[in-house]
Amino acid sequence: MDAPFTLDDLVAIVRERGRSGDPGSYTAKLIAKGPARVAKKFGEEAVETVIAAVEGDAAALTSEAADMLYHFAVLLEVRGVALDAVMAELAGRTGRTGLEEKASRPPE
Ligand SMILES: N=c1c2ncn([C@@H]3O[C@H](COP(=O)(O)OP(=O)(O)OP(=O)(O)O)[C@@H](O)[C@H]3O)c2ncn1[C@@H]1O[C@H](COP(=O)(O)O)[C@@H](O)[C@H]1O
Repeated sequence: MDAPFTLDDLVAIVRERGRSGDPGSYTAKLIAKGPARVAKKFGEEAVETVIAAVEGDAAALTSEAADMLYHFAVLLEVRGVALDAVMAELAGRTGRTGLEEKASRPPE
């Protein structure tokens, strides 16, 4: 069975496509428009995600969340922020709640 697709995989694809210069790449074209344009797209996808969540439409929420995560990956790429830095920031917050013990425990 194939390994599950991860956010790291998505970030790697976005990095490669964004730097490819391929005129057929949506990622490369969006990045060429600059950080403000990428941020606007991310904001639009975030709002569409919120609307799907409020409406309680699980299929739409799944699709909009995927669009939002893709544009989030493009936003990190265009601003040169590593996903690892975001995850390290989150990991640093787990100590505040004691959840890190639960997270490191093997599944029951
Ligand atoms: N996950 C995605 C992904 N999700 C959404 N999108 C694109 O995001 C765009 C957003 O659609 P909208 O209707 O909101 O916007 P639009 O009117 O098409 O474009 P805008 O002028 O508003 O920017 C669509 O063109 C989608 O195809 C994505 N484009 C690419 N990927 C991933 O990136 C990879 C590389 O894609 P390319 O860069 O195109 O090679 C793909 O194989 C996928 O894995």
